[in-house]
Amino acid sequence: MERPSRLLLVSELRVRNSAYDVSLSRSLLTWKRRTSSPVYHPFRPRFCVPSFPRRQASGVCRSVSVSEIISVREEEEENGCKDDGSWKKINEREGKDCRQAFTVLYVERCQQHRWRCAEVSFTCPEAALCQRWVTSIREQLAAITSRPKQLLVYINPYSGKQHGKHIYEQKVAPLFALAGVTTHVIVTEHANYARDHLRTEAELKKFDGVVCVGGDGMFSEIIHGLIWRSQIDGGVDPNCADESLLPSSLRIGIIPAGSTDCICFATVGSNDPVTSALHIIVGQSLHIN
Ligand SMILES: Nc1ncnc2c1ncn2[C@@H]1O[C@H](COP(=O)(O)OP(=O)(O)OP(=O)(O)O)[C@@H](O)[C@H]1O
Repeated sequence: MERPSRLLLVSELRVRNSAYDVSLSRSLLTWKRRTSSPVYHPFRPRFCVPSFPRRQASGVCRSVSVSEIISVREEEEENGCKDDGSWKKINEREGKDCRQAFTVLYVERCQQHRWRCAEVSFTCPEAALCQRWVTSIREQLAAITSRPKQLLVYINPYSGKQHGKHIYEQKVAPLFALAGVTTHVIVTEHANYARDHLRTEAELKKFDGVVCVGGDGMFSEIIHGLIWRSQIDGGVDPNCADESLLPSSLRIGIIPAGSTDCICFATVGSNDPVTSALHIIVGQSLHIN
């Protein structure tokens, strides 16, 4: 049986005005509602990235795997907390700081292998505790080495119903930004543009992976470009039938935007751009032959 991992932090925090026992280990974030809940002054956190739907989690006891936490962000008190610094002066005078809440964004598994970004906000009795929570969660996320930090993205604007650019900008880019993933985005100008760019020009050392926004034909371009480049960089002649091919060190992520998206469906289990973006963010991978 797997040993439960050591708890890094345990606190009584509030979720939507109810008291919860919240704990963090290297593998799990858990929040469990208390039966009796003493009242202290609550506030509603303000949400700043409204570009896609999110769900607020509550419930009696919930756990989220640390590997499926997308990010954590500090919240500010809505009333009296203005960015001009005036609220800071007032609160400093009163010996208080209103940065007392944080929000955890995480993967929620839905029907038909779809993933969504859910969130839960915790209110702390004091700012220092809030900071400890945010720092501890961020430290755990930073320790995950399989997550990509820099991605090279190719968008085929003519895939499927020609929605590739829109899908990327509306559904994928905001999630990458939330997760702190930086991107270099290239919109292809003609067929084989991505393949040829990967073969010759792309500065692959700067990236942890390549993302293909399009259909199966686009994926084929990316994989051919990467395989070719890996041979050239490794001193192998890609045209020699006797040579053993070198594998590519870069992973490929697929954001489905084509008409069939078979490869995406076969690897992720759905052809949903948000699901694919979340798989990429948490660093999920599988080998294909
Ligand atoms: N800018 C572009 N203009 C024209 N064709 C392009 C461009 N970029 C890529 N292509 C080519 O378009 C072809 C089809 O694209 P893609 O596979 O992305 O979409 P699809 O055919 O709609 O989807 P599926 O292959 O899943 O049915 C690819 O083989 C690719 O080489």
